[in-house]
Amino acid sequence: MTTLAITGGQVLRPDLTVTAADVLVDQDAGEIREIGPDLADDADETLEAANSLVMPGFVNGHCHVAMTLLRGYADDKPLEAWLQEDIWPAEGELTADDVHAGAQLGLLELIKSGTTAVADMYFHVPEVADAVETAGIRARLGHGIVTVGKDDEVAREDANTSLEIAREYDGAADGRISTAFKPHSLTTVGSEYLEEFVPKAREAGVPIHYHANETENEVAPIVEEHGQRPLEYAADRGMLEPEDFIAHGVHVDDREIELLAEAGTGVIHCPASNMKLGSGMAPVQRMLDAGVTVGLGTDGAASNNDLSMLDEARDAAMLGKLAADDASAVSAEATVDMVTRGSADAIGLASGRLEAGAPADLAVIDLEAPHLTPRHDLVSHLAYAATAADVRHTVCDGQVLMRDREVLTLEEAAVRERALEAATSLVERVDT
Ligand SMILES: CSC[C@H]1O[C@@H](n2cnc3c(O)ncnc32)[C@H](O)[C@@H]1O
Ligand SMILES: [Zn+2]
Repeated sequence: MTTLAITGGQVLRPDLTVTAADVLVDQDAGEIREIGPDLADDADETLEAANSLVMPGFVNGHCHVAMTLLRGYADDKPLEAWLQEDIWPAEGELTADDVHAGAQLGLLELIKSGTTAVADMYFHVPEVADAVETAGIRARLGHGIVTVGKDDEVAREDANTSLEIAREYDGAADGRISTAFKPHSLTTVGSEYLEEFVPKAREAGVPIHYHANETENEVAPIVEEHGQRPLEYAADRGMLEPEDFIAHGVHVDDREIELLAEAGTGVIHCPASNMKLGSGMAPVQRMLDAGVTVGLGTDGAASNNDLSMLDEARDAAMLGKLAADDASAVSAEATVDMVTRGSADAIGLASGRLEAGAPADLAVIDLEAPHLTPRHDLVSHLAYAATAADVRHTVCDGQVLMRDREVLTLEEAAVRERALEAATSLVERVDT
């Protein structure tokens, strides 16, 4: 057995208590073997964690990693105008190579901010998968389907691509890659395609992931056309199962919250994207109270505009209080739980907790910073004060991806340079 010991740190346990301990990792199995005192002897590799918090790696439950190429490209517009006027025209020019370059940049940013798993919806998924394999992160990938405005043959081809990709890549990268069938949303994919392809996704044994109830403008057409709230409509089409997860869930009513809780379908809350696009405030505390599994996601870098899950955690806690008009809502504990275990459970991964037998996916946070002093409560620091730059080491599947802020799996300067060139050339093509 090849082992990695993370030594001398404070360890965040699944019950959110913190104890001084070492963490011993079985690198061949990619699992945590033991947490306790004095485990460093004879380890093959060591990560130093004095004055640091050892915690589960962050799980980004909803992202479009390659959209880093469009960071800062179009700001200050609501969702529909942003997509239709700026983002979709630019994405129409994206090549497979661009998506690879953008995905590498996004994955670099995720690793540098302590994220060890991501659920991603985009196109050119083989390129995203290749970038994920090299970066060493864990990912649930899928091809996003849009059928509106397409003729039937093209729409069916898009849905088939999503199904084929989900089948082909499930279990890739030694099991680090899993997949899902990913209709973009309930308004951008016609009901006839959902009715035909959702049962096929079930047969393939993959979950279903889609944007839902993000804006008021998305709710109204479904109510008008089908006489149902969006999540009732989704449930009737077999899209609300325990393995499924929706992104956003901002405009959900009591009945829809009940449906989510009964079904066990996860919700990935994306507070920064919701604030920036002016989409609204998700009723996070009400969903938690009802027993819904809630995780956090950044959405893409074009609507956030970064991929830091520590930023997302702080945004979730702050916005959750505003939405509930209650300072005790979305507490530090609830927030840290959402950004680790909640996201992992929602997207169907076993990570998100540090305990023997769990995947060795973890982040080590350097506590020696003015903004993390004093140390009354480290859970509070994670929710309200820590930043991406405080992440010292990142480990996924037992492998060290970042050591003392140096990413070992990607050449940082080369990845940035290539993404810069791809983004510059993309914008030139869109403008001509
Ligand atoms: C078809 S691949 C995914 C598709 O989703 C777009 N997108 C990015 N952010 C959002 C969002 O907040 N709501 C809906 N759609 C979004 C992305 O640009 C791709 O086109
Ligand atoms: Zn999205």
